[in-house]
Amino acid sequence: MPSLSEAFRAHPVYLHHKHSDFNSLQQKLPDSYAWTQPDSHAYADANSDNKTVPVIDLKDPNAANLIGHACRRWGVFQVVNHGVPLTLFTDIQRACLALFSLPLHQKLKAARSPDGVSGYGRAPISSFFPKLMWSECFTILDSPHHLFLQLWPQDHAKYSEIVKEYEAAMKELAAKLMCLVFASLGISKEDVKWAGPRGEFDGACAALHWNSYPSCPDPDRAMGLAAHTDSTLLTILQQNNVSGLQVLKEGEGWVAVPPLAGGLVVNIGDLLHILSNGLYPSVLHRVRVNRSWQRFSVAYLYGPPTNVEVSPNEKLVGPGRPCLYRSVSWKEYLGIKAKHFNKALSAVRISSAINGLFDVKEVQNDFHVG
Ligand SMILES: O=C(O)CCC(=O)C(=O)O
Ligand SMILES: [Fe+2]
Repeated sequence: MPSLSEAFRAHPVYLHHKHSDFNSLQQKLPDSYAWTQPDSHAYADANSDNKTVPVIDLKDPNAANLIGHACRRWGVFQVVNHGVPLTLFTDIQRACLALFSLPLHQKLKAARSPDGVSGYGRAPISSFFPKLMWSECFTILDSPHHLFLQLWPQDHAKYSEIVKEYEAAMKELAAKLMCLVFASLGISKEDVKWAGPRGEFDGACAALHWNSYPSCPDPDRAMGLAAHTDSTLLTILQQNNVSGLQVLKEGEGWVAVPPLAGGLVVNIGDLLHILSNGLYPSVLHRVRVNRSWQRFSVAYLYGPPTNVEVSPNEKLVGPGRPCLYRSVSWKEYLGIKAKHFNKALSAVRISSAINGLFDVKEVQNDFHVG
């Protein structure tokens, strides 16, 4: 089976933008970062329950049903009582702060090459947009050892250990979430071969994005991370106490996902949307920035073994519900995503009778280039 980094490398998205030192851009937003924004999707008024991203207690005996409800209506939810030790959150946030606080020339020692997949650089989705995003991203696939050695010649082992522990905890949590998601769909572990006999999902692949969104002199015209869906089964996100993440809720507009102490954000990705035969939306999300605070987030991007074919589960296909997608492996889908970006799901769709899928074309136009 190709590793996830081999799968990514097979479909490089070339990033030729120069790196920026955000410390030197604190006076005025350069034109290359200015997005004009007739915000066609209104902001939802946050004072109502149906406009608040659900928070689910994983110890609740009813968790699978609650997750099913949240996935159907939102494609995103937050979890508490998830069993991940909170010291890991502190450790990974400290590591983010340490990395992004390094001088630019030091960070560039671990730069992602234009056709590469691991290391420091701009958000990997940058190549799809003509304007620059107000963020930095450090991508980890495989072991970060050689990158950390460049960044922290003395302390690299300490940071590698944090990543190892964080990834192990996320892998375990992701398997637990997958079992709950399957239960919510009426699918059993036996229906999905790679789940393994105890639902341990051992062959899963994953990547980490460490994201930094520096404070910004003109936040209304800047974009931290443009609207996108993840190509994953699901993504587990840990954010510091600075808000900025927003999700698009059908019929409501952009809704903030506020930081929740000790909580984790879980969003459905394109592959789970396919597996659920369109029942669970792959949620569009973006990140806005602010004038005063730096935001950090760590996204665990989780998917199947790269060569396993993902297709709508047969229990979710029937007379009233045609099969909406052809089967696709994560490796192949990464290639489709690299080519079609937010239209990748349409590229594997075999039926147009779909409910609950946002019109991504409309969203891409949300921020016109000024
Ligand atoms: O920073 C965030 O909240 C979102 C990050 C994200 O969407 C990603 O890394 O794919
Ligand atoms: Fe994302």
